[in-house]
Amino acid sequence: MSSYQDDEEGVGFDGNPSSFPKEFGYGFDGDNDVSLSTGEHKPRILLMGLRRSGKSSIQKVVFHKMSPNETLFLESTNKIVKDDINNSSFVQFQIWDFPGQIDFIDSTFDSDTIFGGCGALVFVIDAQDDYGEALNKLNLTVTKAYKVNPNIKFEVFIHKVDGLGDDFKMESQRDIHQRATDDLNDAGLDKIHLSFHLTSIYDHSIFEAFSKVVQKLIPQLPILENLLNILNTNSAIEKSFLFDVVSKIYIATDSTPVDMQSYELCCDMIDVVIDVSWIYGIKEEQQEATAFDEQSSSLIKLNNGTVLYLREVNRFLALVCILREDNFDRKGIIDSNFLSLRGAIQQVFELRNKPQPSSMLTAPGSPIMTNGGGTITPQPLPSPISNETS
Ligand SMILES: Nc1nc2c(ncn2[C@@H]2O[C@H](COP(=O)(O)OP(=O)(O)OP(=O)(O)O)[C@@H](O)[C@H]2O)c(=O)[nH]1
Repeated sequence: MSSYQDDEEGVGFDGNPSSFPKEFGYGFDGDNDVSLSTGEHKPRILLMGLRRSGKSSIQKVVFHKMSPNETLFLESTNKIVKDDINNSSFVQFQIWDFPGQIDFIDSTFDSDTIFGGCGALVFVIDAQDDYGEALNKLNLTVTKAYKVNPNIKFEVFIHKVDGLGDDFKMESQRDIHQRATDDLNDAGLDKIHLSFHLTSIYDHSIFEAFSKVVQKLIPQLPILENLLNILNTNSAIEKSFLFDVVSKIYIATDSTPVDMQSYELCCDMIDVVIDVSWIYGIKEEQQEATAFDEQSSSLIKLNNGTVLYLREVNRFLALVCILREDNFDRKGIIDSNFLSLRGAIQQVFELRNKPQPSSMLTAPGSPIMTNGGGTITPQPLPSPISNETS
């Protein structure tokens, strides 16, 4: 039988500068909105899959800074564990981690409530194990969830691929994709779209995959992507990411393809900035201070002629750009364009406390995002300065 266990205890700050205390300055001002502070109406990402497939590990590594090796000691989950991501992250949502043995036929499993408010369902398949049973469960889960809520985004994590060779990885992905979609087609459910991701907690693939899951739930993604495209064109930047600093998932990037190495470099840069700020940037008397604030910026020159440039956008978000060193000569223009971008992003996520017509409220199933307390209204964009040489 399943039962609910409310707001799981977060992994506390352990003195390690790369882990974050929950009260790291990412909370919300005047959190008087009951629906947000109780978490009951927040959009949900459900983590499901067979026993020991790696669900709790994913949640701990991505959102609680647990090191992958520590997950070896995680105990099996025997209740639905709800985890509120609201006070540690830009994108507010709940993750529900389900026990592997959950039984949909059980009368205590209230599928209307569980799938009703769900934005995305992540189904985890252990690729190191025989996945026949997992595929059956996937089919059962997706069918049931789709009947209750056809708007759910279905994401399949082909997980633990760190133990597999490249050929085997691709072969497993092809096979799982084929069998899962065939099963749905056979059941006449070809309208359901499944997205597949190869993941492992031992590298950045799990953060990348989660970034994509979260992005699909952000209605303003095209606006953000467009803003980053404009920034890149006018500042001769090759790649830019808008990062949620705490989780290191990127909530938007420009429309050029993401290569894993660039993403990893940017993640590492965030770690460096936070660690160095935490060690050297906070004086003892500044008890309330955070290691990431409006003063935060960083520049790293690599020995291959590339520059990584990080700027704070707001207390949740950082912009990290990759560009050629030659193009960094015109830093003034880049900075000026960055300020325009920052202004535009602030406008896109207008203050939550402002009274709004009901049509502007966030759609169900979409995460509510804040810039320190804001929901979203698109605004006209400021014009950037061009970096083209005359
Ligand atoms: N090699 C490898 N092992 C992993 C990975 N992710 C999780 N594991 C291991 O898989 C085991 C099971 O992980 P859990 O997170 O407890 O699995 P779960 O799905 O939450 O299990 P239940 O709570 O029983 O449903 C642990 O020993 C993890 O260390 C991965 O990406 N690669």
